[in-house]
Amino acid sequence: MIQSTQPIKALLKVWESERLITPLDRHFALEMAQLHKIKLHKTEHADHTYSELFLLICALLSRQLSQQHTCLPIHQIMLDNPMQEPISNCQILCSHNEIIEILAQFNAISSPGLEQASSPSTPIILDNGDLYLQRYYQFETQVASYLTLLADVEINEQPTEINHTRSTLEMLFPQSDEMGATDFDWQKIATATAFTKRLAVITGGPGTGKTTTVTKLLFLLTQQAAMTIRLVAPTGKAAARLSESIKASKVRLKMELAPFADQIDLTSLSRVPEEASTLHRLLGVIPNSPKFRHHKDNPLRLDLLVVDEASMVDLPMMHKLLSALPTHARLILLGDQDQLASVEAGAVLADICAGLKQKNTRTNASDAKWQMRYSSDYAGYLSTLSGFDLSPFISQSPKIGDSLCMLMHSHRFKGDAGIGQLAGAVNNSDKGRIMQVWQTGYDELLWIEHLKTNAGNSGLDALLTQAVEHYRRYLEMAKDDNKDASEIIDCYNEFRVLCAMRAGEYGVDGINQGVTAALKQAKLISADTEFYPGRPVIIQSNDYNLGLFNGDIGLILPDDLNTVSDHLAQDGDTAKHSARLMAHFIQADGSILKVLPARLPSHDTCFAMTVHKSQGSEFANVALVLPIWPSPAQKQLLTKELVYTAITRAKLHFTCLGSQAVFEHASLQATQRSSGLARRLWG
Ligand SMILES: Nc1ncnc2c1ncn2[C@@H]1O[C@H](COP(=O)(O)OP(=O)(O)OP(=O)(O)O)[C@@H](O)[C@H]1O
Repeated sequence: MIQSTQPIKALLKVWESERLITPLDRHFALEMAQLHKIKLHKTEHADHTYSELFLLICALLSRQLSQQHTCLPIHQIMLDNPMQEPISNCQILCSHNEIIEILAQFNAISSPGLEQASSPSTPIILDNGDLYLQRYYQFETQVASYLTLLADVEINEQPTEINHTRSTLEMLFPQSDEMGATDFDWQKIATATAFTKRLAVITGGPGTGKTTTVTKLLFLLTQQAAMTIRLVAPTGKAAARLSESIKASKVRLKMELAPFADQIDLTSLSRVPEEASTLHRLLGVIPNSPKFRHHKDNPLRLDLLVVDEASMVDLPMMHKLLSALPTHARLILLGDQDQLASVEAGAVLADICAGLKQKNTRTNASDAKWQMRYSSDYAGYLSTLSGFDLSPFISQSPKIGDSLCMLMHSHRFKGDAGIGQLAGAVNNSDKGRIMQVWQTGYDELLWIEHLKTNAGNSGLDALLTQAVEHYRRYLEMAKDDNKDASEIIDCYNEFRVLCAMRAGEYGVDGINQGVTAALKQAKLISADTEFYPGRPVIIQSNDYNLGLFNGDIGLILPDDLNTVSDHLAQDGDTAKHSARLMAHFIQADGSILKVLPARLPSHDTCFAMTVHKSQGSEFANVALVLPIWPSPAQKQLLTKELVYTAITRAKLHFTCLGSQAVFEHASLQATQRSSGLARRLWG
């Protein structure tokens, strides 16, 4: 059944030392094998082989979760070898069907729907050829059923109200001169969708008008009835950006609607909320507990919830959120399905959108197109409301299709702008187009090649010079006691170095050291002390008492001693010594949170940060650093979603330090997250 150079127990140790699995994966497997006796089967010899298989399966399942997959598809371990690495020294020799049969016999594994002695409370579940840990199986199946239930509910109006909604939509979305007779205004259709469904998922790349659309929708809804609306995002930074965008969008809407002031009640615009909070704050963090105050038995008190940057929400968090939603509430998910998936397990937004992906039948490649899929009844209703004939998009698909809307036209990146062109080419994994875009010589794009010689890397030197020039202005402002902290932070946020990797010379650690040394040499910082004016810090763990969360970024800046609050200054000598300097963090509501540096939870310098941590943020100028010679493990992490996310963080200018081979490799490799959610939603 298994061909292996040594017993699996010993092999797991080898894999751990080779970093193919983590110590946790190996311990989990050993623990499981000890806790769950393998069901005796036929002969002594078979028993031994079965325990070997069980050990192996448990280690691989745990490894899947540490790599952010939700499950372990059995067919994946039936290939050449379970690790798909040339050094793994182990092969499963039986067929796919045989192994499914064998797994079904283990006491610790059960299949839903199969009647057997072991209840579905077994620690491992085998479903449709995929193995799950019980907890993740529950998360996935419950998220699927919550979403399906929400998508099923249509909020139908009386015929008289339909006419009113239709005419308000026409005022909100007047036909633009640029639109041809056969064009669709997907923002208008998305608004009509979210107006008539309990669940709406509005996706699109940067600047496609997600916030504009949701602001118009909230205006439409607040005209009808008073409702409690909450806006949230997964991180503080993303929540602050959502607040800003909604505010700006309301100002634009007020101007756009001014000509209709006699037909429409503009005062309800003030009822559209502007303040956004984090998901954690909404759900109510309980210090030192993984549980939240709000859950199924203590639901949130709201009528409508808008979740921005939904691609960052992982499966367990989505489960917590959906469980806490009151039964009558509407849910709107906003996000970019092409961005990096969540840091933890799952790719919920991508799975929700998966059914709209049309494979390119000519190339069968990943340059997939998206196509809306409506049920016949709903397409008719939506056509009446929006005024667009949606019959070309009718399809025999599950109800979830009715809740989805994709915005594909970016109003931020004009069609011929370099950043938009590069982002599109990378997103489509279009190798030829990527080369063409780089060779066009757009003003907004700069390529720096790694040129490593014995004397150093001149490419890296060029990047560090760019970093010094960009950071110069805010660092000079930081030395001025009279400058406003928000102004300095805004200036710091105009540029950021993003790294694909954490460790190594070209990872966050190495680049932060390089930038710090270069800034010191340019006499912009005096990094002799740990905390110096202008040092940017990124928080690495949550501190609920201080209100600081993993990923929050602040600046160490001089502070007026009088403003240091007593409870912060009582920490003895260390605190007093550094009281002139405080870490300043902009909060979601625009206020500044000040914390004594000595009180900061674990943190790092943040001249450079990972692309992952940059999700939900935007900078005028971005420089991406790719590794020069990535290891096989690093190569797996270099994906088109990572490069696309980095490019789309830039508003004005994008630089890449890399080599053509590595950029191409990353742009052609799509993230694969094993999950059964798309199948459960779309069948
Ligand atoms: N239909 C439209 N016509 C013209 N400009 C538009 C339209 N929709 C949005 N815009 C403009 O495009 C810009 C981006 O819009 P918006 O912030 O709504 O996009 P977004 O998808 O939320 O962006 P992001 O994902 O970056 O947050 C804004 O300046 C907005 O005024």
